[in-house]
Amino acid sequence: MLQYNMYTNRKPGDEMQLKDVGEFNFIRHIQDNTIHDPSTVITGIGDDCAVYSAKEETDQLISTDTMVEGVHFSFHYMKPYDVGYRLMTANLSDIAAMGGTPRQIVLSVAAPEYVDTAILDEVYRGIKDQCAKYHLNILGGDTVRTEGPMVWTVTIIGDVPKGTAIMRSGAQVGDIVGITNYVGYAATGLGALSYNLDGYHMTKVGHQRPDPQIELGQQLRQLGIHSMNDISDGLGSELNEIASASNVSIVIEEKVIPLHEETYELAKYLQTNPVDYALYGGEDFQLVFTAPKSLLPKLENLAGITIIGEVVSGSAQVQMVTPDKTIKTIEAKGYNHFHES
Ligand SMILES: Nc1ncnc2c1ncn2[C@@H]1O[C@H](COP(=O)(O)OP(=O)(O)OP(=O)(O)O)[C@@H](O)[C@H]1O
Ligand SMILES: Cc1ncc(C[n+]2csc(CCOP(=O)(O)O)c2C)c(N)n1
Ligand SMILES: [Mg+2]
Ligand SMILES: [Mg+2]
Ligand SMILES: [Mg+2]
Repeated sequence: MLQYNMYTNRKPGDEMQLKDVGEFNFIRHIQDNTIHDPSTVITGIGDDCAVYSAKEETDQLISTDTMVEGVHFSFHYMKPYDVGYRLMTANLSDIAAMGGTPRQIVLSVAAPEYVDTAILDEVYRGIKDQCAKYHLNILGGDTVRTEGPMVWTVTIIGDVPKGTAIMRSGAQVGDIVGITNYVGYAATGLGALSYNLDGYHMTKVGHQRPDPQIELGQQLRQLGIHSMNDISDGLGSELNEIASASNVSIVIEEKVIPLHEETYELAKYLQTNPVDYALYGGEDFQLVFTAPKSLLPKLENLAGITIIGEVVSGSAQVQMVTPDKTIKTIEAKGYNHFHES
């Protein structure tokens, strides 16, 4: 293992390793000194996309997400086509979370030199099919050699009508909290694939080929919702992000969280708690949002929306009422690439 401390003035034993600092603390730490021309920036680091003004009638959205072989995907569970498809979904999902329309991407690949280019072609086919579906242009990228596993990075650009991007910070006391479709779905599929279980057809596809909620994101923005986040790290983590960005607390009800029947089946088989797949599983690429109560009738008319709770005043706590009426605090412990100690 390379001794990285030879490049710093820290003594051996004094290192603050990434695994001890954690992904989210690290991001907070590098946030200083990042904006050198504030005149165009509406939101920098801290939301699903950054928002900046470029044109009269729209605000631009920009976001990037990386997928690493062995961390975000395994060729044991996913075909190369699926890797490209899901890479695009992860990126499109952050545009959906702002209520935006995707427009352009650039994409980079780091691959070992012995990789069969037929595999790369298949990943590209998955990327291109998703881009065709959403009328997205592929404008460029980068290709490099790596001595490690394959790494794919997409940077996506989109837009929203001026001043309408839905931020994590807009939740208001009295709002209702809603989510789209099922949660815990992709984690169920990944569990079934990794235990090599038969069946679980729906959720296996949910892991391999999830779809972004672009249309629902736009419809929710047009209805006038207050805040939104996409579910990449798990509902627990995303609700905590909304609560802390908005400086409010959130209470959800466990029994109304929409779980697929395959999630109950897997939880029974593995003797785990089904709701944990929703709270801590991640990669569902569904949307969680808060909206004024007055929107309830309109939200009920949209397919695939479930109201799971409400926004209350408090110091950025997320709590869940269990079926026996116990109140549990939901920690911000969704998927974290480097676990905080
Ligand atoms: N290395 C980095 N340098 C600068 N900004 C970063 C870095 N990593 C993340 N960010 C920013 O921090 C914020 C949170 O990033 P995060 O990756 O959690 O968002 P996300 O894409 O919504 O989540 P996920 O990666 O789970 O899909 C975003 O605004 C992102 O642009
Ligand atoms: C082989 C394999 N092992 C584990 C997982 C689970 N996983 C990886 S990253 C992530 C959260 C989102 O990451 P990010 O924050 O980088 O978007 C999750 C739930 C997987 N998909 N494939
Ligand atoms: Mg996001
Ligand atoms: Mg990200
Ligand atoms: Mg993301």
